Amino acid sequence: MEQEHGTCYNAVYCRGLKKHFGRGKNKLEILCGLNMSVPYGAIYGLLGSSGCGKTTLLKCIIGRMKIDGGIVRTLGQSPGARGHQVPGRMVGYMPQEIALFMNFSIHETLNFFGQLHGMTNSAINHRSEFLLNFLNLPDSSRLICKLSGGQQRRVSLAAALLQQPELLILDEPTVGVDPVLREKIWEHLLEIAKSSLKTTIIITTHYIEEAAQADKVGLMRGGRLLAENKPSVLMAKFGLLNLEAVFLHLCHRDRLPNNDDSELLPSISEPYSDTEQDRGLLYRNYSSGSDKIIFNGSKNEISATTAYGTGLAKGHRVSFQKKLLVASCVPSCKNIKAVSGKNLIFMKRNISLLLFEFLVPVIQIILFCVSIGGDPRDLPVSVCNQDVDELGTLFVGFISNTTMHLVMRDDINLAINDVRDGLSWSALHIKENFSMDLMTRLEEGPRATNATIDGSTIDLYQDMSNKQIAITIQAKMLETFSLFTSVLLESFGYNSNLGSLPIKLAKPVYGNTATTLTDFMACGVIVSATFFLACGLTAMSFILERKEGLIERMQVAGVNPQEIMIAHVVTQFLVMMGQVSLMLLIAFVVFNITNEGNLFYLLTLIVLQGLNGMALGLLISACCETEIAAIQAALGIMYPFLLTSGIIWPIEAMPQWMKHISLILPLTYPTNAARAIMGKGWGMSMTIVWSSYLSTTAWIVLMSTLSFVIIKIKAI
Ligand SMILES: Nc1ncnc2c1ncn2[C@@H]1O[C@H](COP(=O)(O)OP(=O)(O)OP(=O)(O)O)[C@@H](O)[C@H]1O
Repeated sequence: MEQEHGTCYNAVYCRGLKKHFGRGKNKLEILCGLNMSVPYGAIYGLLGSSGCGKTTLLKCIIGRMKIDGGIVRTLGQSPGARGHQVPGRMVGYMPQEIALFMNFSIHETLNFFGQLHGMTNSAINHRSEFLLNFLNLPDSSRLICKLSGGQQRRVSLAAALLQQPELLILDEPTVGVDPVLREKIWEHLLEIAKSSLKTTIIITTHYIEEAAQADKVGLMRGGRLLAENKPSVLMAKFGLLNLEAVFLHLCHRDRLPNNDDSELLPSISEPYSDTEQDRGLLYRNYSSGSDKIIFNGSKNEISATTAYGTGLAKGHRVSFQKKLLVASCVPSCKNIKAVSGKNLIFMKRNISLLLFEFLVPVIQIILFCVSIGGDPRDLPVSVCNQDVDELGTLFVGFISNTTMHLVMRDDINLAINDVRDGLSWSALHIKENFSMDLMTRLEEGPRATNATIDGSTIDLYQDMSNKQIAITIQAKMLETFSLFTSVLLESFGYNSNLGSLPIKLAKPVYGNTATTLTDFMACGVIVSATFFLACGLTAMSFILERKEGLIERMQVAGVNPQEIMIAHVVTQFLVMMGQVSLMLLIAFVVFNITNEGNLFYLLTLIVLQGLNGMALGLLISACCETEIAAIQAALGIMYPFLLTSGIIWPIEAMPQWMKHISLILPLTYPTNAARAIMGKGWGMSMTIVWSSYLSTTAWIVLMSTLSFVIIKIKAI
């Protein structure tokens, strides 16, 4: 019953409110069973020294922080309750930090916050003009970053004053403002509270004396209110001339043992003044959406209902609350449009960032195609040709001088020393009787002795520490020998194919003999570049906006994390289409990377990886508080993903248990599918292709859901 009275009379009603940060030894009690009553339509000055918990209290009141005990009712309901527009359109909020988009102009800033609060363009323009004038702000086209700190704070205040919400929360709005303007701001606040008879204002300030103009003040210390009443009543009670003296006196009393000042906190059912009694009975008629104020004189009726929606017939009230509930679950197009517009302005003002977004993947694909997967060239190979006849020289002549660069040595030990000293990759030894033994071997065939076979064999001493180069030299030597024997056999009138291996490499079913490692890796590189760039940009953008208080400010204005994410996807999607198209163009047209498949499948699959990366970026930003932590998390994820998703090496080479892990990672299916599309021309009828779309979608849903749950749990 007491609570019902409390919520009826008071726009904000807190009882036994507790909030702490940290756990165990690090537990820090910030609000310790705080009681507070802010009557409807009042200006409430919340006073207290730095660090006593004012900002924390305000955040609990607007539902931006979860409470650990007690109750809070803001405009009749728990803040953050489903369908309640706190946080949301019922609140105007000026946080302590500047919390503005630095690259926006004043006009764009006010326009953005006006849109979030559902104001029409003409209403925004009209109100902005007044506020700019009143707050002595310069031309509205000036960028926020070009303003002084004081001017930026005044724009922040203007953004909060733009609309006339039910509850206006101003956290130190007059800091750094000159006394004349401070006076004007207070006059304006009094005007808002008096003329409209609907806006409740809570204001924190370090200038205690200015709060003497408030209808009610709460003096806060150590996470509790020491006293709460009209300033004149408090001053009269202690026979002191100003509020500062009252505050000091109360702090002094609070330090005394066994002090009990509970009588200084009036009972919630006690109207806080006779003249304002009617204000306590103000309700809004939400059925018409007209912000019409309904006066209701019957206390009995009020106490039987909540303050919210009292003016509605029961049936209408239920249907309206249902509508609000549905609206709170469905992302609002208006919010998405406003936040997307904000993102577009941000991009327009950050051309260097936009260029970075386009250039990084382009540079990555160019560097990859230029540096990875091609055949090594100009490899120094030491050759010791001791053959007394000409076949040894003939063989040497067939060796490719593009791949190898030959260094002739007279002694095989010198050639091997070259390899030891790192001067050559291999040493080739053609023995003294090579020509003669080779001829004997050809003539005697199966009857050739081991000595003949050994004499006609060319020895290759290799540096196997670099496997890739060693394999290239081996392959080139085998190729050279095959060419050499076929020419030799032909010159003796034999069938030139007689010397070939009895395995024929027939026409490949997919790909061709010219297919390189570049073709193998290109799909993985494109997929991973898109994924990680989107991940990094999303994580950074959310963390920076959160750090600057921008996300909080948007959320207090009623934008939910889903809407912020959708708006981010909408704007980044355009950039991503450009990035991916440019990467594919460079890979296919400039570097001739093989693509046998449908370009549409490839494009959609890769763009989907961008969305997948954004979901991971959102998850990282939900888990990490700072950019450093996010960078560490992203790097910690990136390398394992690159190594285990089959981007660099086929997953078939992994042990079975690792293969199972690899297959559930977000990039494995898409990389294999992109490879199948590009290399084999496969389409949706093939399992690997459709299942990669399915796996990506599942990852996007999983990571986004997890992020939203974490955001909710942390109540950030
Ligand atoms: N997220 C947080 N994690 C840990 N401690 C916090 C957090 N937010 C605030 N605090 C701590 O809680 C205490 C109260 O902070 P709060 O910002 O509410 O004080 P305040 O009265 O508004 O002070 P000021 O006027 O200087 O802003 C401070 O000691 C602050 O360091």
